[in-house]
Amino acid sequence: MSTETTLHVGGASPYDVVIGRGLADRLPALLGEGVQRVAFLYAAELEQLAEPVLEVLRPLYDVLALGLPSGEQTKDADVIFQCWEALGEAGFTRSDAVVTFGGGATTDAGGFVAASWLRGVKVVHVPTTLLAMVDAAVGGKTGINTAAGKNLVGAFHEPSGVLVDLDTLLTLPRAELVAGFGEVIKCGFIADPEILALVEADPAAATDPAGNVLPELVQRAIQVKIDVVVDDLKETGGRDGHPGREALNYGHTMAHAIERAEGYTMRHGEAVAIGCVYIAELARLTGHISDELAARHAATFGAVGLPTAYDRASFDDLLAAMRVDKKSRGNTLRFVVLDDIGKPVVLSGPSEEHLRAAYDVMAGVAGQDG
Ligand SMILES: NC(=O)c1ccc[n+]([C@@H]2O[C@H](COP(=O)([O-])OP(=O)(O)OC[C@H]3O[C@@H](n4cnc5c(N)ncnc54)[C@H](O)[C@@H]3O)[C@@H](O)[C@H]2O)c1
Ligand SMILES: O=C(O)C(=O)C[C@@H](O)[C@H](O)[C@H](O)COP(=O)(O)O
Ligand SMILES: [Zn+2]
Repeated sequence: MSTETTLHVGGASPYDVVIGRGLADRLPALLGEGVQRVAFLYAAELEQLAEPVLEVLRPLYDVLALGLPSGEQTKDADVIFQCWEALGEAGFTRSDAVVTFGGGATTDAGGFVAASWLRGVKVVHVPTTLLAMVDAAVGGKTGINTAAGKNLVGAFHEPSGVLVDLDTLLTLPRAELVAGFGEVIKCGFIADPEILALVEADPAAATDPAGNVLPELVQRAIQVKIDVVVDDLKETGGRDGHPGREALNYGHTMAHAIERAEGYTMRHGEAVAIGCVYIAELARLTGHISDELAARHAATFGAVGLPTAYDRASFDDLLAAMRVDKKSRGNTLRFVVLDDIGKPVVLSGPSEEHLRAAYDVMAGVAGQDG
């Protein structure tokens, strides 16, 4: 993809996702008419990277720039409270807007500030990690963590636009870029086999931030997300056996449990890769998918350098954490599994024996037949 591409997100509050390189000057158009003040909520460590965006914003708006803590530390009630206080002091009104700039933790937290201030003000996301580009910035899920678990407080609040500037990936540490592939490959398994083919054909080319495979993968993964959220924005359910938005949660029940067990020090995309390997094994054990498709999960995530095994927390601890997953209903755990590539379905209330056997494979204490 050498030129700019715009993907449109339909629904009740439609918006555009603009993908290209060096796009800062496109921001005012995404903010639209009538905005006077902009709260620029950015990952403080990215001050230099944010400068071209601030240069576009400052002559046009009264800019309140708030540097937030990096990574998962920003998805914290205290940080949100400090943002509310700053917006209050600045007299921020409903005709003003939030711009977020950073990875998924920043778009989640900044998006939640926008969702909650005055019960909702305009927000445009400028994601700067692969993971935030293909997933967190699109679709309107915002949120923070609590002691009980990941993303337990939040709101659905759709952005007015998303600016995906692929040039920002050039400064992204390799491990963060690879983590983004947790969500990209997830999209391949749940909806778009061409993503899997592109990654498997040449993992080095796929993960080159200056190459021409990654832009296609970004576009394809965003399209998977758009197709799902336009049909089921608030995760109330899909049609014809499709789980709806819950499909995007593939691998996440275990992933969030692992992140919590690790004190949120493991990258989300890495946990998603392990979580997808876990759920593929559970799907194999419950007769949903073949041995080959289960093995393909570990092979494809592993091919880009993502982890595919985890044994640092016990099965009992992870099971307890999985119970607070938003897909749970009462005491019944619900998972998204595949019947095949592109055919996600809900698996409700699997036996503890199967849950434990899949854990044993993930932890490396049993082989695939164990
Ligand atoms: N709302 C959603 O739909 C959704 C979807 C997927 C993930 N998420 C959330 O996203 C979060 C993970 O996001 P992430 O993987 O982007 O991690 P992150 O936001 O924690 O960013 C990772 C690190 O990279 C740094 N960074 C960001 N952009 C950079 C750049 N261009 N150059 C150099 N450094 C840069 C960040 O400051 C941070 O230190 C998790 O909290 C996850 O729950 C939300
Ligand atoms: O957008 C969605 O819906 C997703 O589930 C995408 C996930 O990749 C993302 O990590 C999301 O934040 C998880 O949502 P949660 O509802 O399980 O907190
Ligand atoms: Zn995710």
